[in-house]
Amino acid sequence: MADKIKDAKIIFVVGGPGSGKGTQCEKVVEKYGYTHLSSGDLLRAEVASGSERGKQLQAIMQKGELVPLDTVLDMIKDAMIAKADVSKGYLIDGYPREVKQGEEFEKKIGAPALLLYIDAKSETMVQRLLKRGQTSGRADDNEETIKKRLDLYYKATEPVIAFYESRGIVRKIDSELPVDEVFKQVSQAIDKLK
Ligand SMILES: Nc1ncnc2c1ncn2[C@H]1C[C@H](O)[C@@H](COP(=O)(O)OP(=O)(O)O)O1
Ligand SMILES: [Mg+2]
Repeated sequence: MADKIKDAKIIFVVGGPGSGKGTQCEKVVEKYGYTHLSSGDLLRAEVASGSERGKQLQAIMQKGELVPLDTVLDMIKDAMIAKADVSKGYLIDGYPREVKQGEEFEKKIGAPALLLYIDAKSETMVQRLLKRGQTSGRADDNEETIKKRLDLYYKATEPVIAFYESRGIVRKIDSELPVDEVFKQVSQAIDKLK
């Protein structure tokens, strides 16, 4: 089953909350025909379904904490298999959130060809999230939860970048710039893959 996706290009998109991961992934989908899988969006869809599992997830996410590893990974894998026939590659957005998640992903799915490190200052991320919160309807886009998400990002996710840096697949993207300038850097990194 997972054979179907084993030859596809996998890109991890890593950055703090509000750094611009979703914004850049949308543009990559348009230009390169990749499939965008946001672990947060997959989880929020489960919450919206009203299932028992969704209710448990909602409680965790509202507190700004990480959802159990196996739950997220199974959802990503199912979504990847569903797109295996049409996808040129995969953008895995918001995962891995911690080193262990990356290791599990590689065991169960495959190795990433590239890690896009979407880098913005903490003040920039807070400002963007507060603004997004005015319209996003996301329960975690409020000042208190944003602080927790940022703390968790620096503690758990930054080590992920160091882990993949040692393999030489990290490309750091300056996401303080306007969206199109950020996308130029992203495009350059993807073009080098071919
Ligand atoms: N380069 C940029 N300049 C200004 N605003 C940006 C930006 N990239 C994204 N944004 C805005 C769009 C959103 O309202 C908010 C968060 O972006 P996002 O793509 O949803 O982030 P993430 O998916 O990393 O949480 O910031
Ligand atoms: Mg996002």
